[in-house]
Amino acid sequence: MEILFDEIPSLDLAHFTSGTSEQKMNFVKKLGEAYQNIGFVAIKNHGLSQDLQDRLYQSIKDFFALPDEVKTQYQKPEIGYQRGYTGKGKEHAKGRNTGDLKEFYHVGQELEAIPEEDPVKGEYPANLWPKEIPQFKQDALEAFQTLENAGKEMLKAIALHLELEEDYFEDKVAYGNSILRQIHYFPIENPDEVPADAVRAAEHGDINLITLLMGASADGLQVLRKDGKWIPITALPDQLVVNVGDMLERLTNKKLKSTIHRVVNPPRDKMNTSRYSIPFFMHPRSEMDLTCLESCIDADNPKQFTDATAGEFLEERLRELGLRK
Ligand SMILES: O=C(O)CCC(=O)C(=O)O
Ligand SMILES: [Fe+2]
Repeated sequence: MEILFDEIPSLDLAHFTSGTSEQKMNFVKKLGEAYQNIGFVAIKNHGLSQDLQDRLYQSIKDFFALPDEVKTQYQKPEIGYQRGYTGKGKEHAKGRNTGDLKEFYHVGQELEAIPEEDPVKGEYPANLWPKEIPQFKQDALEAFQTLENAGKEMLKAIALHLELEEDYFEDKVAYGNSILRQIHYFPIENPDEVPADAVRAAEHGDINLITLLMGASADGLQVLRKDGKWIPITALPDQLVVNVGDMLERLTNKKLKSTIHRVVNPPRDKMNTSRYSIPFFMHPRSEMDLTCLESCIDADNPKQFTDATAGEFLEERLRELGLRK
């Protein structure tokens, strides 16, 4: 049965991590219901403090306020922009050519934290830290770790919903290729100067397994419901929005939905205002096999995807987004 939610369901992660067995079961059930329908939930008790969020937003406001010639020192096309700064209009959604009205900064695993013998240590590019904003590194790394931990708990609940072992994802996301993306949707003084079809973030599905998104500085995020209606989303200050990405959709042969979403422009007279947001894209290690789970394939739902590893899928998508040549 299909459920058309009017807003995204709200859940308490503490029910899963430290609740009674009934609360835990109920969390898994509600999460599964949400992910099979709208693909998004909002969770509270995720561990990311308001204080840290405030500090993060302050450091990214300070960073994006720097002159372009300073910011571009941290821009690295040769690593597909996977760390550091990505300038205005560089990324476009899959299937489009017009760049999104945003600039952003990527933070990944801190290489020092990865054990010597782990091959991902040689695979991931090193983080870039803006020396102009001393607080940036510490705040970003703390947020990365907190969100990664919350994401691991969510993946345990997802595994249980899929009737897999609770720790199914554990080794697949250990030192995974996740990214904290700190975004600035920049002010536009004269809306006629940007292409008529340019938007803050054109409609897209996320690439990764799951995305964890803290409350943004302004409205604009909308998700496309199955009946074609766009539903606005605002994460309350104490909530994280957590949605299914394309990798999890692939693995589950579309049982779990990577729902299309977008960030719309403000009204014309507010185009000269900024919006900031900070998604955490939880990726597995590149060797994770995304072949559809046998348990998600049957006569009514035949296999819909070709086999690929997470690394292969990511490379293909980065080319489609204009980030990789
Ligand atoms: O800015 C937001 O609220 C969401 C951004 C987003 O969907 C993305 O970067 O994938
Ligand atoms: Fe997204």
